[in-house]
Amino acid sequence: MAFKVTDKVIWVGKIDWGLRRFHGDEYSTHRGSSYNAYLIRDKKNVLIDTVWLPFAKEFVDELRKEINLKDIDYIVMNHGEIDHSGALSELMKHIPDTPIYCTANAVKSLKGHYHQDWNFVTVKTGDVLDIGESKLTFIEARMLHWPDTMFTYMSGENILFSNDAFGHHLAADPMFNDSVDQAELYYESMKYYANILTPFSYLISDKIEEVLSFHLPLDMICPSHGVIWRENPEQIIRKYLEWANDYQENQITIIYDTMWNGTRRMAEYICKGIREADGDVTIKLLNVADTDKNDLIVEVFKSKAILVGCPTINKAISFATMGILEMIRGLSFKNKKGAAFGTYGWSGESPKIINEELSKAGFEIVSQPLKEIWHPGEEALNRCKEFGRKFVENIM
Ligand SMILES: Cc1cc2nc3c(=O)[nH]c(=O)nc-3n(C[C@H](O)[C@H](O)[C@H](O)COP(=O)(O)O)c2cc1C
Repeated sequence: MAFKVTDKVIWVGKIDWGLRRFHGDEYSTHRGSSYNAYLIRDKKNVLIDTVWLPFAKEFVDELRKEINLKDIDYIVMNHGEIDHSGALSELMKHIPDTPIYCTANAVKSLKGHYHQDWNFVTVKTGDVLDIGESKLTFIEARMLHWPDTMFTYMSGENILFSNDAFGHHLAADPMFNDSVDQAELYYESMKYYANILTPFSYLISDKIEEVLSFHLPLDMICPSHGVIWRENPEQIIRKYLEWANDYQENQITIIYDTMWNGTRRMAEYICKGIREADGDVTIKLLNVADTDKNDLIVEVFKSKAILVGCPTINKAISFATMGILEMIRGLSFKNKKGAAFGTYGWSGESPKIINEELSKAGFEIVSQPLKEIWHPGEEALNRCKEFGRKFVENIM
């Protein structure tokens, strides 16, 4: 499948409708994804990126229907990750001398994966490739999200090929932002940002300001996953600026695990206390073992504060609780507050461990941990309510 993006640009990627897990099991893709590659036909013909390795042969076969491979003058690799470079080895068997334009770091990542000495042409920010009526300008985007990443801007058509930035895991047909469900698109874009780009938020505002400082007219953003932003492409740039700036909504998320429902009861009464103290705040109460971890990360991303609860298990905390705390730590959220709670039988280490993990993740701990023995009775539940009320005061 291929489709026309503009008179000069053809989408030649792969829609992966069936994908449900990405990066191993690190990222859930409830709505599938796409690997977007683009063929530019000007005086020179340019291929921007390829697709994921399992689709390499299919990609080359389909590309052949659009162009004699020997007529591809240049390949641009915006990023060396396997979902975009996976078909390169298959393609280069047919056109081994074709120059590959990429950053110096992408030479390292491409050699690191494929161990081939292809005809690399390294580019830096501001370098220009003349392809006829249009020009391609390269903009390095280090750590968005690998050291090798860059954007490619095409003049004339006014398209920013942004690779993973502004992308989302969403299979769609047609693949344009104005033809998909807007709530799904917003959610998947935020999920991508929260789960992949949050650690690099400190770079994103500056990079966007740098791109805007070139004063390039922008008609479309063509990312490497999901739909093309052709209607009001600035909307996703504005969202990125918001998300990069320690984003939070008026939300508190309570994440808990339980074996016999004691910690769930604590969580529910903490929730009541929060509601009594604040009538407006959005509260989400989520069982960590039953909730998709990447969806949970979206809720943490939106929250100004979180509470994490878990019973003590073998002087420690549950696998699911430790897992989400480790993910939260890796994502380096900023300007968020937290506290811990949980039930126990005899030694009761869990809330202390949770607090330590939240501190390591950069959360400000605003309450002493709350622990209750065995299944909480009325008095214990009242303490939980009070804990919720106080938590609201403490995060003010
Ligand atoms: C396998 C297992 C291991 C446990 N290990 C500990 C422990 O090391 N220290 C402790 O204080 N309680 C321990 N407990 C007791 C639980 O913390 C207690 O039953 C708690 O009330 C369970 O909370 P829940 O109802 O939220 O599942 C353990 C319970 C189980 C089932």
